[in-house]
Order: sequence, then structure tokens, then C-alpha cells
Amino acid sequence: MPATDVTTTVAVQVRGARRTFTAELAPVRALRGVDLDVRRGEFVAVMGPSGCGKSTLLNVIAGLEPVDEGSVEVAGERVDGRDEDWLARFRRHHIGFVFQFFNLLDGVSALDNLVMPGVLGGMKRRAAESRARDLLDLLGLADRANQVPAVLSGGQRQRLAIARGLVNEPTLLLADEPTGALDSEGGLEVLELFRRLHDDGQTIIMVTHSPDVAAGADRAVRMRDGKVEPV
Ligand SMILES: Nc1ncnc2c1ncn2[C@@H]1O[C@H](COP(=O)(O)OP(=O)(O)OP(=O)(O)O)[C@@H](O)[C@H]1O
Repeated sequence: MPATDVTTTVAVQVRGARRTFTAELAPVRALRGVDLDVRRGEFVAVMGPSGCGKSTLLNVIAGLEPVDEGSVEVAGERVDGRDEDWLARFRRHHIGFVFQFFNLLDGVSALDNLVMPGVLGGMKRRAAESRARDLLDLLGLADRANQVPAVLSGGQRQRLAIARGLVNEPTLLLADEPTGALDSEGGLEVLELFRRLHDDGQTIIMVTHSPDVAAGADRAVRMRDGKVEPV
């Protein structure tokens, strides 16, 4: 990565991003020229009505979906126009993703839910296990290491999912409605955790419908009809 001031302080830069889905009735223009800048270490909430393109924006930042036009840069690297192998490697090193419905592996322990992505990301098993135990400690789940996700509470499961997103020490943590499936107490627990991660320097972009959750971020941006609105 070039060591200039701009690339070391900019975590994400999206310019003129457009993404259209083909659908039966008419094309859906999910992103219609999105511009977004996120600095390293920033905690940004993305808000806006259902269908305005929030998840699509996270997906193009993660390189899970291509843009039809425009550019996406993360940690000084252009993400748009890359092939799948490059993107898979890039995601393993730079992106942690947390989803609304946890996406945990049901049949294996909390510990193995963290060790597996670590090993897949290129860590030796012992290093992955040590990182996994540190994260379980950090997230207050040390005594749950050998339990399967089904016996954990919603808030604990989401904390485990966040830990999984952090195993590979991502440059950027992307969270799509991380509190959406939780009651208000669980939601606040998760928000508190994000605040702590942010205090430790983690860059976070979080999609949320909740103004209370967004208020915990450094900055909220609003999307409407496939664009980020000026605030
Ligand atoms: N794979 C797809 N195929 C077709 N249309 C899609 C696809 N993914 C998203 N869309 C459409 O693109 C638009 C934006 O979707 P997106 O999921 O980004 O919105 P959102 O703001 O995250 O919505 P929500 O808050 O309900 O999750 C919607 O009209 C959606 O139906």
C-alpha cells in the first residue's frame, strides 16, 4: 500500500458507484451514484428506508458484488474490477462482516466458530485458537467456548458473530443490521461492544434502522433512492 497521507488516513472511498439488478418487471437501480468517504478508525452508521441500497453498498465495499460504474477503494486498494480470487484474498485480509442473523455454524462450538475462519484465512491452528480465546475473553464469552451457538442468548450469539468477523484482524468491520434481531438490551450490548472496538481503533461501517444505535456512532450518513444524501 502506498504510504502517503491520503491512503493511510482513508479507509474507504466510494465514487459514483452504480449498481443495477435485473428483475422481472423492470431493472432495479439499487445504487445510483454513491459517494462515501470513511476515515481510518471512524465508526460510521448508514441509515435510510428499506430498499434504499444500504446492504448493496456494504456488499460492493466488501467486493461481494461488483459495481456497474464508479470506483470503490478500501485500505488504498481498488476493489472494483478485480477477479474472484483477488477479492477472496482481499476479503480474508481486510474485511470482517457481521450479519443481522449471525450466520454462525450451528453444529460446532463457539471456539471452533472462530478457529475455522482463522485457519481458512491462513493462520496455523494453534495461532487461530489463541486468537479465538483472546476474542472470547474480550467479548465476555470465555466461559462459553465449548458451547454451541444454539444454547447462547441472541446477544451472546451476535457477540460471537462479531468475534468471528474480527478473527483475521480486518482493516474494516462491516455490519449489516447487527442489532436488528436483538431486543433493546441485546442491541445496546452489541453497540457498547462496537464502541469499545472503535476506541481500540477499529474502522466500522454499520447499517442500522435504529436512530438510538446510530447515535452511538461517530457519524451517521443517510441513504435515499440509491444515493448518500448530503447531511
Ligand atoms: N440480488 C438482487 N436482485 C434483484 N434486486 C435486488 C437484489 N439485491 C437487492 N435488490 C434490490 O435492490 C434494492 C436495494 O436493496 P438493498 O438490500 O441494498 O436495500 P436496503 O436499504 O439494505 O434494504 P433493507 O433496509 O430492507 O435491508 C431493493 O429494491 C432490492 O429489492
